[in-house]
Amino acid sequence: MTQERALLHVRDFEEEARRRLSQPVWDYLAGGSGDESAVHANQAVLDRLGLRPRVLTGTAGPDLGTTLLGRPLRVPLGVAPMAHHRLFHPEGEVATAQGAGSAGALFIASIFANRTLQEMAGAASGPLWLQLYWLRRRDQLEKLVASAEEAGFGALVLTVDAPVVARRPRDLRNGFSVPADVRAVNLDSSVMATTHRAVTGTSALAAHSAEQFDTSVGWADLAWLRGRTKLPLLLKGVLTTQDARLAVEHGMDGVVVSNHGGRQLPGAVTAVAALPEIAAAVRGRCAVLVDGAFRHGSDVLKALALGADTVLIGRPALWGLTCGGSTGVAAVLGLLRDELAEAMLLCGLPGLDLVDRTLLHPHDRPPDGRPA
Ligand SMILES: Cc1cc2nc3c(=O)[nH]c(=O)nc-3n(C[C@H](O)[C@H](O)[C@H](O)COP(=O)(O)O)c2cc1C
Ligand SMILES: CCCCC(=O)C(=O)O
Repeated sequence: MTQERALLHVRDFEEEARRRLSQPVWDYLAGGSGDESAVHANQAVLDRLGLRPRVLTGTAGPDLGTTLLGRPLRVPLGVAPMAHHRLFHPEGEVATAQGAGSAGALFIASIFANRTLQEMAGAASGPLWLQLYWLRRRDQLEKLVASAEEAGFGALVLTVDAPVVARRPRDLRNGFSVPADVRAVNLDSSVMATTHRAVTGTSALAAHSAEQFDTSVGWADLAWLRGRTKLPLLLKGVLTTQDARLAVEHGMDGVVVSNHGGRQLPGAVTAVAALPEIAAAVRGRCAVLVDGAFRHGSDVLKALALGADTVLIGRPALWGLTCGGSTGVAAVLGLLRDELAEAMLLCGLPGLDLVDRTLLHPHDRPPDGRPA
């Protein structure tokens, strides 16, 4: 990583990445849907939560080790699924997989990854999962599921908050499309052609989703997926207790509580506001992951206190990738890990098993995730 000043906070990587990326790619990465109020609410809801430290607990260096779906994880952190990592670094998802692995974190590859499942599996030293959108072309899904299982992926994450890619004003203004050399290599090129078609005033990603995503899928269709794989299945984009319970009833092994980083439903409740009731509704019956605006280790600790098993990091992983490939990803995740360890020490907590709701003052919990 070559830069003029030390990158000491995750936000330093953001600034550096912004300098390095073209305006349309930066806008795609940073932007959200509508007026982007959900992007800001994600951050604001975390900022409003105050941690309550206990003192004189005689705690030494805390242990960050945990388990997720029965597998050990060195840190309760993962990289959220994000499309097209070659927009940010020529090595794409191979670098992200390496960086996540060296920090001890989970990596969830997107269905729209630019490196093959085998390349990512070869590069990953930690847990590696694959995210899916429900495409109209079920043959493609079927093939992907089989290949992921064969390549050694540990779980599949079906994203359910995007029957279509929402209107994102920055992408519309930029007429955003994916460059021809950035290819979602795990799918037929016929399925992806529209993502490369630039049309002024439209987003090629939105046009592509309208063409290729199957909006007719319902809960009953999950049996089709369940019947095709032995891998654990999770749903990403769950924001209500009703849907979390339905996920468990339909045999899902986990949920990712998420508003997609404020990129889908404008005005959506924040994941952090929805998390406590969802964790309570499914407690012990399936894994609970969360994402959205985690930018400091103390943010991560707040989500763990509200019932999350693991916290996923979105945009900051791509800031790290932009700044320094695998080293940059490892640096961002390493910072969050070290900050989390420090926050736990300062709260008098020796391990994650002692992290619970008492860490947060009840009055600090926002009623509905919107900033006051
Ligand atoms: C550039 C970008 C691409 C994304 N692509 C996907 C994707 O392919 N599949 C998916 O389920 N979510 C996708 N997401 C959403 C992330 O998984 C995650 O929910 C969100 O970014 C978390 O918020 P954060 O960026 O504030 O940490 C994407 C997000 C970004 C920023
Ligand atoms: C087709 C959707 C692209 C990835 C995505 O989910 C996002 O940009 O948020």
